[in-house]
This record gives sequence, C-alpha cells and structure tokens, in this order.
Amino acid sequence: MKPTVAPFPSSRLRRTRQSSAIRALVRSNSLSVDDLIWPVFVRDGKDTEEPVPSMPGVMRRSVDLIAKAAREAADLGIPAICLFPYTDTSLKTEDCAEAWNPDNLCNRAIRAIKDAAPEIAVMTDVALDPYNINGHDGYVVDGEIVNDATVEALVKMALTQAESGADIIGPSDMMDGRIGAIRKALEQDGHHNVMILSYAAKYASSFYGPFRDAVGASGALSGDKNTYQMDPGNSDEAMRLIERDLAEGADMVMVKPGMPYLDICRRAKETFGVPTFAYQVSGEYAMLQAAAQNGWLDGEKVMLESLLGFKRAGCDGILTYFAPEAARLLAA
Ligand SMILES: NCc1[nH]cc(CCC(=O)O)c1CC(=O)O
Repeated sequence: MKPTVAPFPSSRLRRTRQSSAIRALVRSNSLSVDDLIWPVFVRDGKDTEEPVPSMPGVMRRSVDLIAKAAREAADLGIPAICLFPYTDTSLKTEDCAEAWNPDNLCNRAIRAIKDAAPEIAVMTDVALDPYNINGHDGYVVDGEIVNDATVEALVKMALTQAESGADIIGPSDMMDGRIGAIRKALEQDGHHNVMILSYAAKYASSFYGPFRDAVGASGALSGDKNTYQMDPGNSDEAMRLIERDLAEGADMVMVKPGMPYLDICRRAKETFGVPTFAYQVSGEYAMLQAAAQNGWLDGEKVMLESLLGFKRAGCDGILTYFAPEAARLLAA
C-alpha cells in the first residue's frame, strides 16, 4: 500500500499527534497482557529461590515456589508460563535419560502448576541440553551432533511432558524432522489437543549467554551450536524452516532471538499468517536491565517499547522475562 499524502499545508501529519487522546485513537498496534509468555527457571529443593546473577530480577525457584509464581502470573492475567529446569550436574549423562523421567523437575513443576493455577497454559522446552553432560541440544557421537537418534529422545521427552499436563510443547533443539515425529507420537498417545510451538527460526546467537548460566549449561557446553542453530546472516532459510515445521504439524512458530531479528518476524507473519511469537532472550533482557540499573535508560519505558516493537513487527505474542513486570505496568 502506497501512502497518500496531500501537499502541505493540506496535510499536516502532526495533526494526529496533537494529544494523548488522538494518539491513542490512531495507534495501530498495542501491547496487552494477553501477548505475554513468561519463561521461568526451576530448581530442586523446597521453599528455595536464588537469583541468576547475569539476569538481574530473575530467580531460579523450587517447584513449590514455581507453583506460587504461576498463581501470581495467572492472577495478573498472563496466559502462559514456560518452564526451564536447572538440572543438578549429577543428573547430566551422555544418554540424557533424565529428560524423559516422569518425575524430573520440569514434569513435577507442570503438575504443581496445574494444581495451583489450572487456567494458565504451561509450555515446556524440548531439547537435551539441560540433561546432556556436554551441554548440547542433541546427542554427540564422535564430535558430531547426531540428528535422528536425538529426535527419538526428544519424542520420549515431549510425551512425558504431555502426560504431565503440558499444554504447549516447545521444541527448541533445531533437529530436522522433530516436529513431525513429536506430532505423530502425540496423536498416537491421544494427546490431540497438545499444541506445538516450534522454535522454527532459532539462530546460533550470542544473546543466549545468561540463559546458559541460568540453567547451568555454560560450563558443560563444549564448542558451539552452529551445526544446528541458524546462521544469523540468513533470512530465506528461516522461511523454509517455518514452512517445513508447519507442514509437519506445528500450530505456532517462533523467531529467536527477538530484537535483532524483527525483520524475520515481519517476514514470517506476512508469508504464513500463522500465530507467530518472538523470544526476547536472556541477553536482550540482561542488556536492558544493565543499562537501566546504571541509570542510562529508563527501564520501564524501554521494556514496554521493546515489547510493543514485537507487536508492530507482526508478532502475536512475546516470550519475555519481563512478563510479570510488564503485566503490572499494563494494569496500572
Ligand atoms: N535449548 C536450549 C534453549 N532454550 C532456550 C534458550 C535460550 C533462551 C534465552 O537466552 O533466554 C536455549 C539456549 C540455547 O539454545 O543455547
């Protein structure tokens, strides 16, 4: 669409910016609590929480406190919460068997949240990195991250999450064929309504650093994730990945990270028109918080502005560590 602009002074584009009421009237995009998914970190213990040093304001919480946090999030109107386990090193192995233990941290947290806050949707992460002795999302055989054997493990992992009550399965591993394999297994086991939000366009990004600290994977990770996560220079490839994941049965798709990849969000939404999400990742959160803590930026304002940017780029929602704070500000 080509904008029509009458010659000055017939057209004065400042007319529609003259007051807060008029600006509200003509505003095209807005942010609401309905747009938020809150990622949280789960640890073992009881009544225990500890701060994540590289993510000021973010906690690792024991299962009982995760349930309490989910209750608070539901009361704020946040529609979904996403679980990431901080797994004890003693449970990390080469075969990653803890990933499909029905009583692992993530699965216990799903059940506790379903008890405490049945109305909030629970999303899970499907990837082997929290359970892998070498920190990779897939099995490593002779230095190679092997695809097909990893997919079999991911299917087992996704099934125990669905059995524990997860509403949305979030494969973040970037293996080929995992969406189709997980969808088939979910259907076979009667989980017809379990949704898949595919991390379809996930880039090999340096913005994940603080997250890897938060889940205790930084020390374990050997090498990089460049043979499975996407090259940051590519855009057409993101469209192929999204199309492929939709064809395999994904209900919703994600672009990750968020702020440096808004062009991909816009292109994905325009190309496919499906529910599209962005993940404002740990490094994006950390940089905004760090600048705010130094007094260099107005923390609340840049938070809301950054989240609105995702809506303008075409996203239906955002995974953000700011979710509870944003929800409180939006309600005020
Ligand atoms: N499967 C791992 C996973 N799931 C979500 C994130 C990153 C989230 C963030 O940085 O906030 C990562 C990190 C990675 O791929 O190394």
